[in-house]
Amino acid sequence: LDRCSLLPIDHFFLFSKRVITPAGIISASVEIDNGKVVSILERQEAPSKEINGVPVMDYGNAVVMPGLIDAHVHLNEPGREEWEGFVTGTMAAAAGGVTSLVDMPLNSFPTTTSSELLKLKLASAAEKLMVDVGFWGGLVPENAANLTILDELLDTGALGLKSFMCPSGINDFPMTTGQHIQVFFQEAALPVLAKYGRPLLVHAEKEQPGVKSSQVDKDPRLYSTHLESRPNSEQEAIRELLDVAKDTAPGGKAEGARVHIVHLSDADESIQMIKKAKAQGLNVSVETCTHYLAFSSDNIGDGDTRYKCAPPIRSELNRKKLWSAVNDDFFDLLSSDHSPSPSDMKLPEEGDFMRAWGGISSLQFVLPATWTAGIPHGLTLEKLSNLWSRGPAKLANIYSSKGSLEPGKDADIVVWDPESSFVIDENYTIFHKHKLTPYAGQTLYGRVIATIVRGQHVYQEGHHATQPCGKVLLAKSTS
Ligand SMILES: NC(=O)NC(NC(N)=O)C(=O)[O-]
Ligand SMILES: [Zn+2]
Ligand SMILES: [Zn+2]
Repeated sequence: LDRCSLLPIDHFFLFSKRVITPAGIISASVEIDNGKVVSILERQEAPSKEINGVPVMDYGNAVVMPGLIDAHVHLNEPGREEWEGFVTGTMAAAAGGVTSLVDMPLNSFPTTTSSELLKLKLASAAEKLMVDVGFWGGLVPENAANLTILDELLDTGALGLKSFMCPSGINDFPMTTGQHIQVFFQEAALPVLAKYGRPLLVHAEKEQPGVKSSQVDKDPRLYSTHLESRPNSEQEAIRELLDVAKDTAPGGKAEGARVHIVHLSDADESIQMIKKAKAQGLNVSVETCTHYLAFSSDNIGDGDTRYKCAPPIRSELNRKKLWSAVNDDFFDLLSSDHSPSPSDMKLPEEGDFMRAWGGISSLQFVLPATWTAGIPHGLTLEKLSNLWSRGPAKLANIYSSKGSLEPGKDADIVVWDPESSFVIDENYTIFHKHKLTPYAGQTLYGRVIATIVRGQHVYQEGHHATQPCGKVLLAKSTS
């Protein structure tokens, strides 16, 4: 078991002058034993090399923070492991300070839409994971009205269900249409989720009739052609979804279920509607992604399809409004929506936005990219940590064991230096299966020094542990 960690000891202390705890940032030593945080003791200076024979790792002024939890990644295995895969995906996560992932039910083949198919995922993930990985189940027309299938899928350990209100880009994961949403969400999915206390995640975008076809005469190499093909794609979908989410309010028939809007890009009407729903007591939550906070349409060059995703990256003004919303504590969490594909599917030669794969590759960079984009907007380390650890842990219902540094919880930790910068150039190792990413060439602040998963140093200074000892995270059955 020694090969699970680059520091193969069970019991040790970490010291740092900046330990991020729920009670604030303190200078402290964190005692870790048998995979768990045992104690956090405030102290101004590092203790000696050992305390009662237990070694002390002195990380000085580096930040010691809960590991990031990325609740929105497409690892694409089994079936499309040539797009990413458990090995490369979790190695990239470890290198980026991400200690847990939750895998989306699509882009793998088959998709994760039944108990049997979840078991297939679990089998395929075995012995490949460098960090811990949970799984969302898929909610598609085929199972949307089938209480038995949904119940079994959740009972097997899916952390929640995910559906699309527009085409997903993958034929084997069809969208749920108006009828499914109004009838089946209300009659089947939300009540079942309520029973388990788990969330429904929704890609809330609707294609507007006629808009896309009006783009056919425009130059597909211009980013504006893609952007203008989905102008108000989020508002309509969110309005429809929030109507159904009324049942999650106290006393409603889906009380206990949560409706979670993934990857919000629109900072205008969508934010107003979600704020109102939250104020009315609906159990709704929302995430945005690093790329919406880091990039804007103003800076996307012609033919640069690395930036193509849905919903689209919008204007610079919109980006600024997203940061205001972050500062107002509007967002419950951040995610990567890491959705890579083989590089040729991004059509780098043609630069055709309308035909290129929609999805951005980013998992390894979300910590430094969020931090770098956030510095001019006053982002604090505590807020960063809440958005990347506490928020996603609560969504996935794993907050009792992960998502904050507290005695009794898993020792899932990232040690990083927010003041030190690096360039993503040819000397920098990207662990994603495919190296095409819009972060290439950027200078980012926030170098990851070490990543610890359940007390095991799985990554340190460019090196990974030699054995993948990550675990699958299954929701506990209600029975
Ligand atoms: N099939 C996908 O991976 N789609 C993803 N693609 C994006 N975001 O462009 C997503 O999350 O919708
Ligand atoms: Zn999506
Ligand atoms: Zn996604």
